[in-house]
Amino acid sequence: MDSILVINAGSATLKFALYPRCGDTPGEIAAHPSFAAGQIDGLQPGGRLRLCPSGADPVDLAEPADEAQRFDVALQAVQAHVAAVAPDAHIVAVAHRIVHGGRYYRAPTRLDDTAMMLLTSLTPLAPLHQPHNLAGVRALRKAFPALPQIGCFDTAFHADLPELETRFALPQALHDEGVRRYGFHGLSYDYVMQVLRGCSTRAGGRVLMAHLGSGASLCGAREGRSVATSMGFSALDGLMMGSRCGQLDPGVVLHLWREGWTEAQVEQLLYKESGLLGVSGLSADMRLLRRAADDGNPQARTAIDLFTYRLTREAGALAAVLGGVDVLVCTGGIGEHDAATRAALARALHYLGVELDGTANTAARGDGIAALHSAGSAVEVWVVPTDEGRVAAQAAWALLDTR
Ligand SMILES: Nc1ncnc2c1ncn2[C@@H]1O[C@H](COP(=O)(O)OP(=O)(O)O)[C@@H](O)[C@H]1O
Ligand SMILES: CC(=O)OP(=O)(O)O
Ligand SMILES: [Mg+2]
Repeated sequence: MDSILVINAGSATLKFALYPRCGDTPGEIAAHPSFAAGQIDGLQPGGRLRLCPSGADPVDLAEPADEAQRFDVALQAVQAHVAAVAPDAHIVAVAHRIVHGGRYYRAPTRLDDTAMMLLTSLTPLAPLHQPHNLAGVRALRKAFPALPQIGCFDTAFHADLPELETRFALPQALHDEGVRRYGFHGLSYDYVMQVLRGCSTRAGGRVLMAHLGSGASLCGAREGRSVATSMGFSALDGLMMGSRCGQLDPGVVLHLWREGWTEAQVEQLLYKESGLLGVSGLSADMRLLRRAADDGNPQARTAIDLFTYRLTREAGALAAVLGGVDVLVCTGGIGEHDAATRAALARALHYLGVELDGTANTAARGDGIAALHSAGSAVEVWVVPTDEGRVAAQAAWALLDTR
């Protein structure tokens, strides 16, 4: 069976899945489940390499003698796993999630040498993601030189943001150089919109989507298109995240520089030591923080409260831009599983007409698409488990088919 291998390479994990041909209409969600899916954990230096197949027990991988070979070991494990569980699969291309397409790419593209050079130049804008995304591409190009490698960009869904939404209040010359809002999590928002069109009559209205995972952002859509989003030039802006600060007065950065912090130290602080982790001093993992807060840890409680507060604040800003909200959708690890975060957000947005069905909300634990609004709610509320890989696979099929 012809299939696309989708790779989402991050700093610590490499997620993979095979997607069979998605039917004849490019851009439509096909019902075929993905298969041979899973992730490799422990890619960070000093991590413990493990293959975690979906629905099966994790398997420890032999640690390479040389740190530089971690990626190669991971890829060999992916190849062996895919060959073992899907021996009949015929991989026709590899699709990669790449967070930043910058000004260069508004649509999926073949990853040739020129594309790799342009995308590498965007690394400073997404230091937590882009180098790992591209390392994945390089390794896959080496492992499968005959296969087309296709890049699918988080920024593409936001490519037609209204001009004002893209602007910072900086001189025109900087805007023209590309210092502007791009927006991220686009594969996820694209997927959510496709699902919503199948289950809500209001999908063409004012839709507020909350992607709450390790990285977190909001997107406001009208007629299915992104009109506002909380992430900006880099994947730092907007909501508080697992270890990223979100919106921050740039004066703080100037202050740190005056205090003698180096660029590398500031980058480390903003991307890796802030957010839920920084505020709690404990963890970037919402599950762990919930348990700690329940056990009376005050810093864990503050981190969760601040996460919710910042979510409320940004949601209000996007609702104002949309002129109200018809549909609210939660996705990402926290959005899909954490009923308490959804309940807190719904309470905060009661003024917009959001009212949850408490039983439906508590029951929704990441196991499927569900409506969460009460019968009297003016706003529909949905939880949609995201599938960034499926959108990447669809895009790759569409690109292959138009050649
Ligand atoms: N059952 C759960 N309850 C609360 N939070 C959860 C649960 N499962 C996952 N999460 C949270 O989801 C976040 C990771 O989201 P995810 O979308 O998987 O991230 P990534 O961007 O790495 O793919 C973590 O903060 C994790 O704690
Ligand atoms: C763009 C981004 O923040 O991605 P992730 O949520 O995968 O970290
Ligand atoms: Mg994510």
